[in-house]
Amino acid sequence: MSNPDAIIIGTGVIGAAIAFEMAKAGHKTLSLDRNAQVGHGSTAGSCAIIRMHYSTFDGTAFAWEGYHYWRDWADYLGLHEGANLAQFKQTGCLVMKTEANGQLEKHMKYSAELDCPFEEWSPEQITDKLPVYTLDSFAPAKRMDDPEFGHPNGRKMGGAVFWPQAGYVTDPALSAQNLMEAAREHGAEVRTGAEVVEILQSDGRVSGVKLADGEEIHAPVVINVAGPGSAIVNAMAGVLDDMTIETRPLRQEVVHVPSPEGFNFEEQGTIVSDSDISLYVRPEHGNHILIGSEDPECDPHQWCQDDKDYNREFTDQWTTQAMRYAQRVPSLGIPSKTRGVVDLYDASTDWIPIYDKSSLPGFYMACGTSGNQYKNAPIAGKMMAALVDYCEGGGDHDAAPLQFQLPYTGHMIDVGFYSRKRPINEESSFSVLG
Ligand SMILES: NCCCC(=O)O
Repeated sequence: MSNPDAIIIGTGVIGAAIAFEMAKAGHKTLSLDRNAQVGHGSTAGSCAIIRMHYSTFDGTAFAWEGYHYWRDWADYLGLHEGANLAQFKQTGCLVMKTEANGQLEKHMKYSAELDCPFEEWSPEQITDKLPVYTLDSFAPAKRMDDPEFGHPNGRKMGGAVFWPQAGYVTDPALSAQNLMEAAREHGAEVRTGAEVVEILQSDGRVSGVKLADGEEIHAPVVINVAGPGSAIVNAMAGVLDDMTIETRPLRQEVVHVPSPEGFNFEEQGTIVSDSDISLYVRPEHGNHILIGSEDPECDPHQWCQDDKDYNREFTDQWTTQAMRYAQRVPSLGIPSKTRGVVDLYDASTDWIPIYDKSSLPGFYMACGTSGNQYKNAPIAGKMMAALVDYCEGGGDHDAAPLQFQLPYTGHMIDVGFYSRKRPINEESSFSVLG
């Protein structure tokens, strides 16, 4: 493509969704990715959880909207019959009521306001669904060298809330590839193995990018969707100065362990968010359980200097997470061979993403996704396409933020909620839960 209207840096699930939505709207997009295949950055390591409970009303509205695209995936993409599509598995999501999450009062209030279905469950209903669970409380989460680790605190879990529409996507990299294939049908182009090393500027606005091999590609719009590399790309563009929200690569380990004897978690399990032990889990293929961290205060954050050079081996983080889960499931067997994923989040200061323009005209960013935006990729793609049109059409998004109507639910989003210049949002969980 000699003259793209827009260059999109990154072909993860959000970058691919932006390409699809912009191409559908008539833009000539060129997507660039340094990896050899679409969706092979941090999207490939995503747990691909589609859930609705967020700590803010806007976060809940966005996630509830986001669910509908996964439910209607084939229709949304409009690809040919027989296309190999990622699958959405609707398992529901059970969230334990705890002191840490305020007994989920605000989460239920937000869901009720948005007509997002949920059910309050008693301890007996939890046990019916998950008979391998003990409902002893262990809070707060501890390190394994704490003498109290593994000892119940004398209290019992008081109940939970179940969001029945929640689930997960079986192959997140494939979902990004689906989006990019759909984008191509609308004329989008993609180049993999293409690493951006410079953001070009002329006459006070962005004018394109330079690749590692020296090639320059010109376009009036460039969008940074570089995932954990977002801060490096923002620095190349010189747009960090007016940002109150920072983005940084954060290393995370995700554990895969076999279901305990006599219980098929893959078939009978559900997603569980359990802030009593600071873990979330979901069914994983091969009758495994996937265990991720909800970032308790006792665990030091593993910030990385850049998104290429980090330890890809499992550490005691893996064992700590597995052992914390064994508190809840005493019959869990923990294999000596570690299995799972080591990858990076593009974590923002308040664990809420940035979907915004920048101080450099024509340069945009969809970043700081903090491990909790996979589910929102399609709606983020639509919103970013609308934002580009609004700003390129003369709208002053900083002074008069775009108001964007969510197509399925009809809710109106003030896109300024995702501003790079917002005050830190104190309503956030400051964890992967957003
Ligand atoms: N990336 C871990 C799970 C994120 C989420 O449930 O939103």
